[in-house]
Amino acid sequence: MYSSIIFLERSRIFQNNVHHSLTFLRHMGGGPRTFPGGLNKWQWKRLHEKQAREKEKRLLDQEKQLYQARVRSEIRSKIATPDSSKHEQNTNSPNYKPLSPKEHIKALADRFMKEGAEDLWNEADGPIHSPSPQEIARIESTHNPINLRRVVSDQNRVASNQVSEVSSGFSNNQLKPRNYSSFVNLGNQNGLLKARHYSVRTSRFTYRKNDSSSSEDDDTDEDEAFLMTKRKGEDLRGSRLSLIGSSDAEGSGDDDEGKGNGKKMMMSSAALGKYDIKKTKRIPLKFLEEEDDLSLHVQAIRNEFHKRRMAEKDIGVGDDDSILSPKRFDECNVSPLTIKALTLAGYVQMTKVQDATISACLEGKDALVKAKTGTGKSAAFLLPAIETVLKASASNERKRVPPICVLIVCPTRELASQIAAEANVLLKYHEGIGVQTLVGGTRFKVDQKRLETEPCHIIIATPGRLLDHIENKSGFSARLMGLKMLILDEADHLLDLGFRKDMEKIVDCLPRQRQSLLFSATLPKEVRRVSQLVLKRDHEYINTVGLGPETHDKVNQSYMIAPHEQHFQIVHHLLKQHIAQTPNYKVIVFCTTAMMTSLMFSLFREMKLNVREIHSRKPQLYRSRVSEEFKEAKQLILITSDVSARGMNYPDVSLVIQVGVPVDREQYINRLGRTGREGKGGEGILLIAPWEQYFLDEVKDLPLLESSSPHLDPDMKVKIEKSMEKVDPSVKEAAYHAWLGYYNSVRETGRDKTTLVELGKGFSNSIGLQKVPALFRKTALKMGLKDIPGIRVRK
Ligand SMILES: Nc1ncnc2c1ncn2[C@@H]1O[C@H](COP(=O)(O)OP(=O)(O)OP(=O)(O)O)[C@@H](O)[C@H]1O
Repeated sequence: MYSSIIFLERSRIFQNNVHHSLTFLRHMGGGPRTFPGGLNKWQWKRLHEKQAREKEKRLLDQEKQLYQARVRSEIRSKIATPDSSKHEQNTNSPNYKPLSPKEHIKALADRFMKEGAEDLWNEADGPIHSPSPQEIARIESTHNPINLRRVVSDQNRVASNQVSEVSSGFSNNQLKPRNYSSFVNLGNQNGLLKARHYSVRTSRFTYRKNDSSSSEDDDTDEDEAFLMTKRKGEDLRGSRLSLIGSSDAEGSGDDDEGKGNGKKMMMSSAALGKYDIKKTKRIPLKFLEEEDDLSLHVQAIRNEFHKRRMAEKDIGVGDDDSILSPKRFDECNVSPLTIKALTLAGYVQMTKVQDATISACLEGKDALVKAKTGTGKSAAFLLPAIETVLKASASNERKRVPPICVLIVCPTRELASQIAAEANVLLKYHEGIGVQTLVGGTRFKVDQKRLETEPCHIIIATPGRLLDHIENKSGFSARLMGLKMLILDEADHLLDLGFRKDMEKIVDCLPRQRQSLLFSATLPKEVRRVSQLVLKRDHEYINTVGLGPETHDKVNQSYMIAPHEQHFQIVHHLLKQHIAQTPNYKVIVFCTTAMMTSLMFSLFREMKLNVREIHSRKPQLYRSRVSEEFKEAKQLILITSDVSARGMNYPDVSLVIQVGVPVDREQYINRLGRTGREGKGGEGILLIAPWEQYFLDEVKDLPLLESSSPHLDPDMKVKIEKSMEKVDPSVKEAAYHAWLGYYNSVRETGRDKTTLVELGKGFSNSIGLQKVPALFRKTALKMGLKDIPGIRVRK
């Protein structure tokens, strides 16, 4: 059908051209030697050529205008029409295939039979892109339509200011855009072309021309008028192209709309053929050229549309407390087997972050996603990951060793296991898709054997072990060459200085043709910048946190300031109090380092509290066992270091206590995020020493309330001291070293070494050490503490 349209079109233009050429030759041959206006034959020839060029340009301009009008009316009608089902049906139909920019430009080039017609369609016209049904639905859901009229009139104001310098004879209103009513999609044959009916309303233009006192209210009314026109346009389905207004008569003769799309294209051309005359009647061309109104308007609408989308993503979908979106999983484009697994796992509705990201991820775009802790980011990236595997598996069926399709990198071993477990839940009904983890603390050889013998489409890895495999096993690197998707969970942490080098090396070994998704609850500015290492330039930034705090409203946050030596007793007091008030208590206490964690655990175990510990100094098997236990547990206290700060999904944690300053604001937020998950309530307490107060500045925008230090029972103080005496001295010494190392590395405290060593001495005393433990010479040198008074160096 498309080729027959082009053929008819070409033959029509060919006939015209032949006719023109013959006339011209007649003129050049035996015709008169002088031409009207006293022009000689060359001047006459050049005049004709110029006119022909101008006409072609006008035709193309007109085509552009109609196209832009279609985009505008499509956006306009979809924004404001609550009943969009007709459009949805069209665009969702299996035959629906919008013209790509290239196809559209080629169609134009063909139409005008002119090589290089693409050049006339310049960059400023932007990509030819109609909003997808998802975009339209998203806009509708805001109930806050863009005031297109205002955008256009704002744009006009700018344009008219420019034009008024050229012409004082035209008012601003004359430069307001003509209203173009909606197009009607008549379906699509062979998926190549959609015949469209355009209805161009010029009467409104005339009205505005006369009404110099148009107001914002007027604008709104006009939007409604547009909608009505749109509906009319739909009712006119199948009617001929008509230019309503002064000059639609030229379309006559093409009113045989029932004869198929090819005929309609002819009609459209015929109508356009005369359009330059009509346009001249309404606005002199020279002003049109200076004004270039439609492209400016369309650009302005696009900009506004884009801004709204971004703002919408910023505030999240809706602003109520619930983390769930109204959209269900079965409404998004994922495999029915995955939906079945989701239903079995109790996931029916998407969370807001899932709603905001899944469609973009499924479209194959790179994305940087920021969403609060515990709002379902894992499923938001796992679902697109599974779809990617399904798509790739079809083409990899015959390969002996199938490539690894998806690589998920996360900072801790526990998190890798947790993501793998969730992936397996979602893959329950997808047989043959393998998920493997590559994490430290396990035997390298075991990993290797597993990789060779078991299916592995998705790898979930921590950076160190992953790099080991990449650098030491060429077979592994080769399998990564088929990678389709890279996901970084806790992306800000992975791109932080600690991991960045490893991440750079890893990314260097991955194919460039891949989709990359970065997820995090916190994204400091510098990390956003570094994210360019991984993401394509045109990636989507999806922020469901918005401009408010990155923490949950339902989590009460407070801070307490007390001397270091009181910290153990205060934590004990807080735990006891919480246990008394919360029958199903589940508490996480974060300490600054692994050895501090070990010390606090040892002390509270001595004091018969129901405690467990997780930190990097524990064997992996132990860590995994405790992690699983804490997931299932009620009435348990987990003393931990930052290995549990990010991503770990321990359900129903009722209280998070942070003892000592966290490394940064992001770590504070992520630690706090272990409570108040899935939209539930929770409580967070930060306990710091007076000299750690500088940290409060970093979190001053978060709703942290000061809480006074509790009254401490002197008897309890004695009990704690007694329990502390029973703790292994080596644990205490290691805790002191770790304490010194940690605060030495904190920028704010590490600068003044003398004060730091003084404070360290106080800490050493508070944990019952008679003498400040000595440092290895090498360590003291490295820390810059060797000659600081109060530091003991081992002989
Ligand atoms: N659509 C859903 N419906 C119900 N529960 C869900 C849904 N999506 C995720 N969850 C649950 O929400 C909890 C938190 O999910 P997840 O661990 O993915 O959060 P997160 O945003 O990655 O958190 P963090 O920032 O701490 O890593 C999990 O228990 C998960 O099972």
